[in-house]
Amino acid sequence: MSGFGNEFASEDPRCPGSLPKGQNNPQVCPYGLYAEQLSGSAFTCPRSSNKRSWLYRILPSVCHKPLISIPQGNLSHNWDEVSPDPNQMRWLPFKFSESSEKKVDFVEGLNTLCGAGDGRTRNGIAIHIYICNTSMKNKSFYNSDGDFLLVPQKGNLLVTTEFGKLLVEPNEICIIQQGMHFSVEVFGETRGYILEVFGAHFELPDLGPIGANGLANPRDFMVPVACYEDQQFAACFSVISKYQGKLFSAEQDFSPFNVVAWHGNYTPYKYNLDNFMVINGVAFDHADPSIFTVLTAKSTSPGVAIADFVIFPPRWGVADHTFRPPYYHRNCMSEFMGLIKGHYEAKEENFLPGGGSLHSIMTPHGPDADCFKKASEAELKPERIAEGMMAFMFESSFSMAVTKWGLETCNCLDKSYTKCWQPLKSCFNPKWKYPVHPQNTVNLL
Ligand SMILES: O=C(O)Cc1cc(O)ccc1O
Ligand SMILES: [Fe+2]
Repeated sequence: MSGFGNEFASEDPRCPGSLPKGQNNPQVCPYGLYAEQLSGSAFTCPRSSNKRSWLYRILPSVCHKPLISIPQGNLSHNWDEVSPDPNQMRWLPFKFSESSEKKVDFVEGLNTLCGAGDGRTRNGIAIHIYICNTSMKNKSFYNSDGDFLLVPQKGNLLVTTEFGKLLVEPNEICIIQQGMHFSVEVFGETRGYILEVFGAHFELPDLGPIGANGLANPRDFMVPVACYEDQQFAACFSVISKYQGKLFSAEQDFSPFNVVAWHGNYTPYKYNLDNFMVINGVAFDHADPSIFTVLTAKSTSPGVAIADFVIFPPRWGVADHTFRPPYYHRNCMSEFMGLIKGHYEAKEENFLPGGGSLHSIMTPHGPDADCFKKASEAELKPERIAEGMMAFMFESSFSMAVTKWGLETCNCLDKSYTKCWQPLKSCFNPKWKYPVHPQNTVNLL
């Protein structure tokens, strides 16, 4: 089904009439199902932000054995593992496991790179890298701490959820919100990025003067349809919860994907980044990257995001008398960037698909020396920017800490990163003669 945040309704076609009509809690549900509400907002939230879905299932989720603490690998919400480091950071592509013999599934393959805040106080963010090569078997996962925005970079994900199935390919994103059970099937070496937010859900940004259409259009968001499995497993089914940054597992003797029908506005969804309607300058100057915001998780401070998901899609560059690549800057927000495919305009070298960079709060950054020279001398004709490329940014108002995994264990921090700015030399010439550009001459004289 399509649409962002709609009131959806879905019945598995094998059970027509399974969705109760006219009420949520009939004395007896059709087909002998159990009614269960999943709340994604406080009961009392204003209508515009109120989120819940009603699930009609073979057994209610509560029929599980106790949740028991399990090892959590490289997943961490401890932001004090290593001392703060404000330097510009770049990671070469995060490595796949050296032996393909070693089977790692999506949950075992979660590695926390950086973050801030926490799930307990319901305010914060974490960035994880998932690296896996095998499917979750008789295993589901739900995040009690926050919402996951998955950005696959390599390998398709077949995501089974309580609401139905989503096939998510690189260049698509998938949002699994707090509390939703899911299981990930993979088809070989698989890698991607996760933006986790605690305490807010992703929304489409307001469009202001852009008008009613543009950027990510609501109709392009896809929601699964009900699809139940009624398996009784000889072996147990493990239901894993991430709770306060730790993993817990509970055994149960039925599949959690036992929802025959559901309705509501709190669902998982996916979006293909090629559908993004790009808006950009058509006269002069470089617009801020907020014009490329796909989704935002708002903080309570107006205009300030816990985290924005921003992309740098293929587009035309036409700006006159303009330095077209990203400008040099220092930002009161943290910028984590990743690359799905192609190469990014401001960085010729070593910012590669499957790698990343972090420019922390107030840490200066911008085009490398090569890019600066080329763009300063370029003939400014209309040109395609980022053809075949898809880069993205998780931009957050939180000051993030990098984990021990990010700094050491992952073993792909590029120690030479800051060298890319070293060749920049002063071009200052106090005897400069006009004209620079006709427009500047007029302004300056
Ligand atoms: O740092 C970056 O590469 C991201 C970025 C891109 C851009 O076009 C303007 C500002 C900005 O932070
Ligand atoms: Fe930046």
